[in-house]
Amino acid sequence: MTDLPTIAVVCAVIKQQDSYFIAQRSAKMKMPLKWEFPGGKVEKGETNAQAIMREMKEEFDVNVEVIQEHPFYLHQYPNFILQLSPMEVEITSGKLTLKEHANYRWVAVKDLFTYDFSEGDVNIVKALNKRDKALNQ
Ligand SMILES: Nc1nc2c([nH]c(=O)n2[C@H]2C[C@H](O)[C@@H](COP(=O)(O)OP(=O)(O)OP(=O)(O)O)O2)c(=O)[nH]1
Repeated sequence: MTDLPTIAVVCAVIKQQDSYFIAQRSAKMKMPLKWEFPGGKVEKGETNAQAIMREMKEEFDVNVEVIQEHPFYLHQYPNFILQLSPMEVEITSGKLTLKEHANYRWVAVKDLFTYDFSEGDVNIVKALNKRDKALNQ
C-alpha cells in the first residue's frame, strides 16, 4: 500500500507523415530536459479532452481535435503516482510555437527509443512501437 497522491495527466500523441511529435521539458520545469508527449495535469471539472485542448493551446499555441482517448498508464515516481492518459490528437489550426518547452521534434517511431523520456512515458513509446509493428506486418 502507498499513500502517495495520484496525479491525472493527459498527453498528446500526434502523428504526421509517420513521425510523432515530442517535446523537451525546459530546464525550469519539473523533470528538466526530459522528452515527453506534451500535456499536463487535468484540472478539476475538466474532461481529459478539454484538458489536452487547453494544454496544447497554452504550451504550443495550437488548437487540437481529439481522435481517440487511450486507457491510462500508471507509473510510480518517488513522490507521486502518475496516471497518464495518452490522447491521440490532430492539430487543426495555429502555428506551432514553443511557449514553455525547450525544444520539439517530429520523430519516426523506431527512433523514439533514442530520446531521454520521462520514466512515465516509456510505456507509451513501447506501445507505439508495438502498434507500428502490427500495422506494418
Ligand atoms: N505533460 C506531461 N507530463 C508528464 C509526462 N510524463 C510524465 O512523467 N509527466 C509528469 C511531469 C509532471 O510531474 C507531471 C505533469 O506536469 P506538467 O508540469 O506537465 O503539467 P502542468 O502544466 O499542468 O503543471 P503545473 O504547471 O501545474 O505544475 O507529469 C508526459 O508525457 N507529459
